[in-house]
Amino acid sequence: MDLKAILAQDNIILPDDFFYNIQKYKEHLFKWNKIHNLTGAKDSNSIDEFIYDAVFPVSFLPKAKNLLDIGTGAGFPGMILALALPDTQVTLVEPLTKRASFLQFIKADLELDNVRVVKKRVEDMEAEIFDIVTSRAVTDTQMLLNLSKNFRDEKSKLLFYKGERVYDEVDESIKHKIIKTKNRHYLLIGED
Ligand SMILES: C[S@@+](CC[C@H](N)C(=O)[O-])C[C@H]1O[C@@H](n2cnc3c(N)ncnc32)[C@H](O)[C@@H]1O
Repeated sequence: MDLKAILAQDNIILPDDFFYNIQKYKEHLFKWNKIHNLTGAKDSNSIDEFIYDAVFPVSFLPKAKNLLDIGTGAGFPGMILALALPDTQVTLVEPLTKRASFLQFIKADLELDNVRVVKKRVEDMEAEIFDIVTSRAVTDTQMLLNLSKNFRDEKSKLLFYKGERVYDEVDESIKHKIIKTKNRHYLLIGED
């Protein structure tokens, strides 16, 4: 089954232009990835798996005015969430020049008004409060809590893309939920 069919089966509601934009994103990623090492996902199927993984939380995330993705790399999950949530202003913070340039290129080519690329380490970003802070494959939960402290308040939600070891990283002192799919443990931190 293709990505579109799988997402439809999961009742994930996406904007009309999502798959058109995803197709363009994938074409660019293939080209750039041949020259620069942007992501480990090298073929169409692996990229589709990354896209599914990135976008699945649209099924449970609250409506958000803005979102910060820490360490977006080639676009996961922040760029994919930006394509899925056009009414959310998405900030992608990524210090590596090639990766940040790729993200900036995608923003320009797809004319994404809701995307801002910040080529910095998150520690060097000016403080600002976001409704949602996401991160995948950057560092552990404690470090992400530290790195995000200037970018959240008591109403913000944090969404960290984790594996099974998430249970070693959180306990009841942190108000959280874990949403599981076949290959992922989504850690959602924050009050209801
Ligand atoms: C393993 S890659 C994961 C990229 C992407 N999130 C993904 O899942 O494919 C980790 C990324 O985090 C970025 N990174 C590392 N430390 C960071 C920091 N302090 N602030 C922002 N980004 C950081 C790296 O440059 C790298 O692109």
